[in-house]
Parts: sequence; C-alpha cells; structure tokens
Amino acid sequence: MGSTISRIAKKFGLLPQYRLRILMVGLDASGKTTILYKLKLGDLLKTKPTIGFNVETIEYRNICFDVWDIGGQSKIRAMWRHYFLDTQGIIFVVDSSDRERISEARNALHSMLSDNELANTPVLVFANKQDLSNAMTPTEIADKLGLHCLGQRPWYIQGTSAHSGFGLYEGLDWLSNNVPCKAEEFSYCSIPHLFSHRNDQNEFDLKLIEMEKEVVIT
Ligand SMILES: Nc1nc2c(ncn2[C@@H]2O[C@H](COP(=O)(O)OP(=O)(O)OP(=O)(O)O)[C@@H](O)[C@H]2O)c(=O)[nH]1
Ligand SMILES: [Mg+2]
Repeated sequence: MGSTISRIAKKFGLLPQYRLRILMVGLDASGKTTILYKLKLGDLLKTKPTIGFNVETIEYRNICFDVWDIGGQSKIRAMWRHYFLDTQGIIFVVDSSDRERISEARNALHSMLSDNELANTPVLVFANKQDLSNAMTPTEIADKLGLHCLGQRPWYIQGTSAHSGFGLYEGLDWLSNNVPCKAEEFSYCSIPHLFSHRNDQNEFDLKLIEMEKEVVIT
C-alpha cells in the first residue's frame, strides 16, 4: 500500500516533504529579520528591532523550514531558551562588520549552546553583511567565535548578504543535509501549503487512495 502511494505520488510529481523547526538568533542588528523576509518574500524590508519574535515558513526544495527569528537585544537574549524545545537546527547570525561586538557574539553563542536542550543541534552561522567593505571573512569569524571548539556538533559558516541574498540558500542547503529528519516529520505535499501540515496527512492519504482507484500505473 505504502509503495503504491509512493508510485502514485511520483507519477503526479508529488514530493515527500519534511518540516524543520529552525531557531534564528544572534546579536541585535546582525540582520536576522532582514534575512527572514528576504527568504520569505525575496524583498528587502525596512526592519525595526524585534521585541519578541517573528516566525515564517520558508519552502525550499522539499523542506518547509519553520524559522523562528528571535530578537537579539541583550534584555531579550534571556528569553531565547523559551524557544529551544524541539529545535532541530540553529542559524546564528553575525554582523561581519562589527568587530567591536564579535566577542559578545561569541559569548552569546557559547552560552546558548551550553543548554542541554540544544545538545548536538547543528549550527549554521551566517557571516552576514559581506557586502560591506570592512566585513571580516567567514574564516576570521569562525576563529573569533571559537567554532573549532564545538566538538562533535555539526557546524558550518556561510558568508551572506541579506541585502543581495548572497549565500542564504547555500546555508539552507547545508541545513537540509545536516539536520536529521525524523519519520513523523515526513508527509506528502502536492501544492505548497495544501497538505504540508502533519494533521492533513490522513486527508491526503485518502485523496491518494481515491486517485489510486482512477489511475492505471505504467
Ligand atoms: N549592508 C547590509 N546591511 C544589512 C544586512 N542585513 C541586515 N542589514 C541591516 O542591518 C540593520 C538591522 O537589521 P535587522 O534585520 O533588523 O537586524 P536583527 O538581527 O533582526 O535585529 P534585532 O531584531 O534587534 O535582533 C538594518 O538596517 C538592515 O537593513 C546585510 O546583509 N548588509
Ligand atoms: Mg529583528
């Protein structure tokens, strides 16, 4: 039965789809919200400091990334841990031009990663604002953040510019290859949004069974 559904899904160009819960954090003004809406809308938005969070689903390849963008001001950082539960991947955003605050960024990163809830959670660092002439390189930032001390935890640093979009999808590619997907996060998805939620699985299976009656598979 399962393989028949797979064959019908394939015939109709339906892809297996996964959902991932991604937490995006970093110091204030590093560019998190700009990144979120560049990925979501393809546009550059005028942002205000985030007091609280923004959340958007970004569909890329066969994955729905539920991205939680949490404000980075120092008073809000104490709240980050309220979002750790069930987080499958972290995007840590750094302003590559801000040499004065790179050690503050390092402390924020290591303090967050010391939480048991995030043990072994893969970390993608966006070395953002690479379009600025005084930007540090990703290699320099990796050293200054102490990424080489992260042990077995999967990590990767990607140079990005939220303004141009440079590097953002390369980062999502890395996440999609390094965040383990669990069986229950798998569902068939035909038209984006229509069947992408786990609760719609039964409805979608029923539709596939109806299609199975009508279709002769070659
Ligand atoms: N030059 C340049 N500026 C950027 C880039 N990304 C973001 N910015 C600018 O940086 C400023 C802060 O961006 P936000 O996206 O609001 O930063 P944030 O990390 O969400 O900040 P908080 O919500 O306070 O945590 C804005 O003026 C953005 O236009 C980038 O890649 N290059
Ligand atoms: Mg913001």
